[in-house]
Amino acid sequence: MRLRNFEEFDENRLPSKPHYHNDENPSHSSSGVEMAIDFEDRATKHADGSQLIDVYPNDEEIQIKGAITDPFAIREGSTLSWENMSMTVNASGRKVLDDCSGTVPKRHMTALMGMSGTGKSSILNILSGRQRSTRDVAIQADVFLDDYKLDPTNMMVRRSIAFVAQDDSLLATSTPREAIRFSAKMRLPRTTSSEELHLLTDSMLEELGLISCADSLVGGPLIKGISGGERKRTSVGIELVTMPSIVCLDEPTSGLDAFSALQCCEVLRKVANAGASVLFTIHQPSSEIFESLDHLILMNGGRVMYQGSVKDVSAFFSARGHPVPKNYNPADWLIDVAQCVSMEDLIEAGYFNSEQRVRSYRKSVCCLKDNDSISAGEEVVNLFRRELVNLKRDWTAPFNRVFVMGTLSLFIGMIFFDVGNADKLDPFTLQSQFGAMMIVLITCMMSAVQLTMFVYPEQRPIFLREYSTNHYSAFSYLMAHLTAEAILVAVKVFMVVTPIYFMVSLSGSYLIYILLTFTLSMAITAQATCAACLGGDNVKLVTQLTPLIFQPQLLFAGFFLSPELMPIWIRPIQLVCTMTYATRILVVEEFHDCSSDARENEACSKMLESTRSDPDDVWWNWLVLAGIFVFFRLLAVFLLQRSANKFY
Ligand SMILES: Nc1ncnc2c1ncn2[C@@H]1O[C@H](COP(=O)(O)OP(=O)(O)OP(=O)(O)O)[C@@H](O)[C@H]1O
Repeated sequence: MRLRNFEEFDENRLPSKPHYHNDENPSHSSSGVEMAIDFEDRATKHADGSQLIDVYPNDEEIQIKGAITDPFAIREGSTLSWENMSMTVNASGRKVLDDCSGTVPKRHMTALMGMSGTGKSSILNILSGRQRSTRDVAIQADVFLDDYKLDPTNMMVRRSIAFVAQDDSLLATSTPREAIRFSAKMRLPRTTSSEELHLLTDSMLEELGLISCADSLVGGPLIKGISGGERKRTSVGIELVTMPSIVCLDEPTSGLDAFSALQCCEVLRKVANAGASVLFTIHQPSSEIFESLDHLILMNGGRVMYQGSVKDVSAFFSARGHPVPKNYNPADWLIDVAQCVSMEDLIEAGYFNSEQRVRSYRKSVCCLKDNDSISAGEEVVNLFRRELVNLKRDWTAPFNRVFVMGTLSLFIGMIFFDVGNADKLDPFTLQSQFGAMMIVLITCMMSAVQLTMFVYPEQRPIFLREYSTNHYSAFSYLMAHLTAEAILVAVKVFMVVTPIYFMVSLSGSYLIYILLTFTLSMAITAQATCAACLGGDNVKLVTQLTPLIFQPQLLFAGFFLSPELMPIWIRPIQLVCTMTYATRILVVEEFHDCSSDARENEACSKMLESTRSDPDDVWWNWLVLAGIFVFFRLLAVFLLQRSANKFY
């Protein structure tokens, strides 16, 4: 199957000649005619009959020999279409979408219009794999890319379709320039140079009218930032900068003034002219925007009332007794007719007659080949850098936490002042020293849990958007967070341990104290990360889960009850209680051979016995702590990936 069907291509509509540096091939014209790709040649056949198609043109095909600096460079598009699309709300049996079909031709701007609640966003979500059958809704749809059937919920397919959601999920501490550049850096081929990224970003910012706010913070509920319209355009830029072949946008012009909306549509026009298929939902477009569209799908009551060229829509409505009045915005008129005329009358008048084509298609496409993007290591580095910038710009919360911890540990140090030097033959003194040690562990543990539990739910919308649009893997995301977390935990551990250690006059090695509290904190944050991943973006649920992580650590550490007295079936829980292992290491460090005096030594040995701390098991305890850290970190990657694939 050769996709050389460029007859309808109108060269005059190209905004400008695509920018190919060092283009040595004169036959590769701006029309893109030489770019036809033989998909059949590129299909890799699998044993189960499915095929893998590389929709990304390779260098040879698109003849880009030098820099990629134009976000509107010609690309090979594909026609996206769907048939038999239905969506039913299980509880009520209501059909949100009723056997719809539609086409988004390549090199066309297609608008999905209709009244509120007619299923426009549902169509976009189904096409981009963000909506699938759940307990609440049953979905059926046959989706095609050219003549190949595909499963839009497949992660690789989802990542090949650029999707701009209605809600902007942007990092509050980034600037539009950083957000767009980050997207380009993470998703464009790894060979893209820094200079090219810079030029591409600048060009995107300029096209979207974002130059004046390019270096202002995006902002959020707690940080003052750019306007809603600028945020919207930033979201659009983040997707378009990667030069996608299929673009779906949910209300990209909502919240924009007339000029910005037109500017946004002009950018989409350029993307379509470059070869992409562009589909977006829109409410009440101005007549100028409406006339700039190529293709229209008008929804009414979950059905397709009109589908076809925008040029033909007036004639279509006239022929059915609803001519567009003079000096009336046709877009408003279509909605008025859909809203004011009863469904029966519309059906009788001959609307809803979109032809259902019974197509023959090739074996289902299992997935699309991934782009040659950056390595996992580079992903981690880029994400980590962004984390650092985020920390630097939003430093008050971590600073406050560190400050509070420092003050608290000074306070604890004053209460337990010099207890370590007191008479060890006095059981109360020994108990107080043990208490001071436990307070160090508990304080570090608490602050580490606090640090982690709320970061993930807060950032989850951003993670989901970036993960589902192929910015990085769940592993890279967690690794970058882990690195940033390790730095913050190290600072906190230092702030907590140092005053208490010296003020209480503890006798174990200072380095062991630091290392142990750090390891304990990192192990507990691994468990907290799992809980946060389970809780998703539900901050309330995550808050409620916190005691579940924290309390068992204290209960099973043996302070209140000896493990031997617990019911046998509950004892295995202590195996994953980090506090147990840390306590044993610390007790050995502090009380083993605690004095040259035999009687004092005996008193200390009793402490070792009562806490089941054996000097021979110290390395084993360290190993278990490290094992818990690794196990729960890997579990978190699995949970995060699973929930991201499932829910977005
Ligand atoms: N997961 C779901 N469960 C139950 N009902 C749903 C679900 N998703 C969508 N709906 C219902 O389907 C209908 C269509 O919703 P959709 O968001 O697609 O409409 P829309 O045309 O995009 O509306 P708007 O223009 O206001 O955004 C709504 O009545 C909505 O309540």
